[in-house]
Amino acid sequence: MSTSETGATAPIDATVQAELNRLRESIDNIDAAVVHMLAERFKATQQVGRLKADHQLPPADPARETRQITRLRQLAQSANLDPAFAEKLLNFIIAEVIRHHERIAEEAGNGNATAAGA
Ligand SMILES: C=C(O[C@@H]1C=C(C(=O)O)C=C[C@H]1O)C(=O)O
Repeated sequence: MSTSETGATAPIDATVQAELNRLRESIDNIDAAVVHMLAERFKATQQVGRLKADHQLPPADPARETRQITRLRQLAQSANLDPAFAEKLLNFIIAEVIRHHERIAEEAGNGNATAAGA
């Protein structure tokens, strides 16, 4: 029976293991940086949300989002990152930000604020 059938792992050559560890350390550092950068981004967007709620501005700004996506796709392309992936990631983050802004608006009593500002 093969290891894939038993679920057991084959022993890894020491050199391969060392290379795997080295690469994983780098991945762990990058993941930590991503978390810290996202935390900073959300701190800034929370402040934007409060500013918008204070001035009765809509939670979402589709024109701004279009400009960001165009810019991020160009950056991705020049960094050899799939632009479609970069766009999906940004859209995912922005959707969460808009949810936060809607909640901030509700809490500020601007109850019916929607993503479109209607
Ligand atoms: C942060 C803002 O609010 C929303 C969230 C955005 C973002 O996360 O980058 C961009 C546009 C808005 O839909 C903003 O208007 O700048």
